[in-house]
Amino acid sequence: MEVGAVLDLQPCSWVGSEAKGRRSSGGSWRFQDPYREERRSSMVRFCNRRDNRASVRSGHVELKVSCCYKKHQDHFSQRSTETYHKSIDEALLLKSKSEEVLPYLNERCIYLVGMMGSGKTTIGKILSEVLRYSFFDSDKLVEQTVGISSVAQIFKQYSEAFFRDNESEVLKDLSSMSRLVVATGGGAVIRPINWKFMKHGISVWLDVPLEALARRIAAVGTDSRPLLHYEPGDPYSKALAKLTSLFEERGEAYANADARVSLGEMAAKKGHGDVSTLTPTDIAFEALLQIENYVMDNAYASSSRYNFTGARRD
Ligand SMILES: Nc1ncnc2c1ncn2[C@@H]1O[C@H](COP(=O)(O)OP(=O)(O)OP(=O)(O)O)[C@@H](O)[C@H]1O
Ligand SMILES: O=C(O)C1=C[C@@H](O)[C@@H](O)[C@H](O)C1
Repeated sequence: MEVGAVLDLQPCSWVGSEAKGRRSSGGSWRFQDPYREERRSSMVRFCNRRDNRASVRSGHVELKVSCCYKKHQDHFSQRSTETYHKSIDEALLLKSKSEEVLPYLNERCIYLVGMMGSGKTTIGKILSEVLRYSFFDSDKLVEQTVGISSVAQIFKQYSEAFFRDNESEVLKDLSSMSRLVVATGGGAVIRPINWKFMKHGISVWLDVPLEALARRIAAVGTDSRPLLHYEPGDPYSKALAKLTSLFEERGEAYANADARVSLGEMAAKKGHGDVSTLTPTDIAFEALLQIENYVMDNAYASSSRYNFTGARRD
């Protein structure tokens, strides 16, 4: 391996349990680690970084990881016992993969992009737990900045443009921070300036078939999703119609992401097309794999810019 690659692949030092941050210029939200207390009280502690690899194999940590899964399992409480046990294995694999990927992140933030309902929050929280990153939802930060507790209400009271301006401000503030997983708003990708901010970290597109998105959204209702709320028809059909037209406008923008997690392809690899059988743990694992591919490709690309003495070729 050439010098550039070696340098790129050096693990960064662990800098403590909270990410670095600063106040937003408006001062209306401040950086905090919303999961700090939860993590402290939770059994899910992957505290001693040096011991992690060994501890994954120990029964002691296995118990901790199973607790980790149980917490996320709440989203999908109908899981059978059989699936639960399978998922303990999945959770261990996830933990192990996160340990492999973490050193190469160099503390960079992870930005999850994707359509409404694609799982940015669900998967983002799992990733933040296993990576010991803090989790932020940019929609929530906009709500805090504006002082209105619902995106739908911000759209109604002000306008979509006003919401988008605030969203860009939030992404700008986040771009100076490290060790965050950020669930971005579904439309954050449409403004090129937002990509400039997200390029400070690693962006991951959760690419979910529109029919699956429409099913999820119809199940929870469209009240909190202003772009879907005023469409006529039954919840599934109106969600699908609007998602289809939004995706036509945005598909290319999502494809700007550094890594893509395609649920359609994941399900196809399992020999069927049913994405509803993919657990959040499966999806989080795939996200880590795709992030790993991205960072490795980058390390390789930058190593090929150096010769064996470490000098740049160009
Ligand atoms: N893998 C999955 N399988 C089934 N349902 C899921 C999955 N991931 C998330 N969901 C469900 O889909 C809905 C949307 O998920 P989530 O809030 O994580 O998406 P989001 O991308 O953050 O959405 P938004 O951008 O609209 O805030 C939730 O009800 C969640 O429980
Ligand atoms: O897809 C979109 O444009 C949006 C998605 C939500 O996350 C919110 O950011 C808002 O409802 C707009």
